[in-house]
Amino acid sequence: MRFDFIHCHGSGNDFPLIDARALSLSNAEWAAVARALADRTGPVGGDGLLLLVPGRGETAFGQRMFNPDGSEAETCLNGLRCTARAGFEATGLDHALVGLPKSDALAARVPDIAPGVVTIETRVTSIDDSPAGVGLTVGDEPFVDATIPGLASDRRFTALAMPNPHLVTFVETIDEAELVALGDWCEAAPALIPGRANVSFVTAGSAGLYVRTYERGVGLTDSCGSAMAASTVAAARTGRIGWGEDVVVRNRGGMVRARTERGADGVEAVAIAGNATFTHEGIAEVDLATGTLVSAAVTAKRSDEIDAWASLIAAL
Ligand SMILES: N[C@@H](CCC[C@H](N)C(=O)O)C(=O)O
Repeated sequence: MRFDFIHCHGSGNDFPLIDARALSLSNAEWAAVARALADRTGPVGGDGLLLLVPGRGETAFGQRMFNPDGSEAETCLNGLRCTARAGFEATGLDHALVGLPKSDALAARVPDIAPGVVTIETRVTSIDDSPAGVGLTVGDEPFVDATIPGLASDRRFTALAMPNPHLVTFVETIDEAELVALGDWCEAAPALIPGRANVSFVTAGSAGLYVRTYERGVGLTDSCGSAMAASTVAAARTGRIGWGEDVVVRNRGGMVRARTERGADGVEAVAIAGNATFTHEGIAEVDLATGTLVSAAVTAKRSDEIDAWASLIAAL
């Protein structure tokens, strides 16, 4: 089967994005397409596969996201900026409620964070801090800056579902080997967290937050939007930043602007504004029976967007 795709990234977290609104493949087939396209050793590559899908209920359109290992995630917030942009271009909207597998999120086109860098803000409220909601099989009370019994780390974590599962710890300096070891441990789907988790090591300072994430189903990535959202909420919950404060969140791939909210009713929200950069368009053929990538070619390059993003990175 042939697929037109847009290759895009949010803060360097990159994906092939397919407009799947008129396509009906099974979950197993989409998982195979994700493994074939988001293969770093192959000609397309990416941190996962994004699908623009039809909306349901009040949502204008939806997003599905498959990790490179073929697992489907509950959300992907760097991806959502790109999918929302594609949805806006397809529908003529500039803001919308976007459907995700287990939740929805608001997305809106906002002023560019830098000249020529198309910028989208997403806002999510579906934040679950219950251990069960995060997929932990230990504890009844939320883990907020607390050790998690049975975890292969003595550090203090905040556990949040966005609604994909995140374990966030604040550190003085990021030890990548330690992060990878813990990420690998979670990837083995231990009894403590059988659904696995995204693990982030975060530094907090006067310049904002810096987040490094080992993503479930991927490994270390240049950035993870839901991890930046979870880290910002964790920073507010632990008093490292104020609720409602504008915070710059940096990562290896770039940066976003983040803001938490906590209403009088206790409902928490986090908004992330960042780039939705389309780098090139392409066409790929996947043999759905074998899950093999038959061919792939770039059909158009978005040099202006690539250059605009490069200028922002150079100025960071
Ligand atoms: N990079 C994404 C998250 C992608 C899904 C994640 N690997 C998971 O399995 O939960 C983001 O920007 O949020």
